[in-house]
Amino acid sequence: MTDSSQGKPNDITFTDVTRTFVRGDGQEVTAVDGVSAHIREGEFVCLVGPSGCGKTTLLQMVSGLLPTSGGAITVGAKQVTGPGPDRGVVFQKDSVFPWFRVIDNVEYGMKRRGVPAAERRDIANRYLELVSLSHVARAWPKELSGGMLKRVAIATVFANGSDVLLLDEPFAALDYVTKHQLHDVLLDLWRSTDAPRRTILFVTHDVDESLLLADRIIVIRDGRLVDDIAIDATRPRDVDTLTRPDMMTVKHKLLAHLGLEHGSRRSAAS
Ligand SMILES: Nc1ncnc2c1ncn2[C@@H]1O[C@H](COP(=O)(O)OP(=O)(O)OP(=O)(O)O)[C@@H](O)[C@H]1O
Repeated sequence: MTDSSQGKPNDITFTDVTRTFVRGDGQEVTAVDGVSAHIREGEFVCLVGPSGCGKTTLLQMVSGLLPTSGGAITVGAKQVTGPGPDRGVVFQKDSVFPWFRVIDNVEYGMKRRGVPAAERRDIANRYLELVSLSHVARAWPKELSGGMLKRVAIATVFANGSDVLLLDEPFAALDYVTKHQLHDVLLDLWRSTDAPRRTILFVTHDVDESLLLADRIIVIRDGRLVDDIAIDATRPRDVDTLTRPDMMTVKHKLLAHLGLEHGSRRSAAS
């Protein structure tokens, strides 16, 4: 993607974006409803909201895998009309090809783009080292743990050189410790690798995860953008950061958006 005076290579603009589906029973559902937002170059933005609020639909439209029903999404100066190498995606499941060795997975996107063999091998080795997986470069994915597979997926998406990284609950299935280790891996790569910094859109249900990772948290409810919260806490953040009064305030706000505000369960039960 080329630079232009209208947009930086890796900022994202949503302009009145809408997506409707027609369900099997013929009923129309509005999954995303008039979302407008600007994600700046290099920002780490978490999309948070209750199940079914439209987070994945929004991410898929940025990836170009799903067209919008209305409005527009631009990445840099270019309107999204389909998938492209400027956007890399990691899903919760199956981000690694089981029939390729680890190193061949990391190289795959570069190979498709015609990066010469020696260069792509160097890049793949560099990213495998950064995620502490050099020792399993020649292994098959089935020989790796779930956390290691996520490291491969992260190394792959960074090695591909995409300006924008779209991560859809990538760590949701992992245990607490592995999840926290992968936060560090992801943040280290995001902060330390090539300039300009990648722009990250990260979907999560996990309020603490969003507070630990994000520069900014966008809250979606019923397909609409209902809150947009800047997280100013300095990095690196850890569990103690989450106990700061300003972070607790944001946490309660997010929990309220998720329908878990004080007393809600008691009143729902009565
Ligand atoms: N292909 C589809 N056909 C019909 N309805 C769909 C389709 N994809 C999504 N939906 C509906 O759109 C709405 C938003 O779904 P989406 O998967 O984007 O939500 P989400 O916030 O990512 O949910 P979760 O957090 O549970 O993954 C839901 O009501 C869902 O049923």
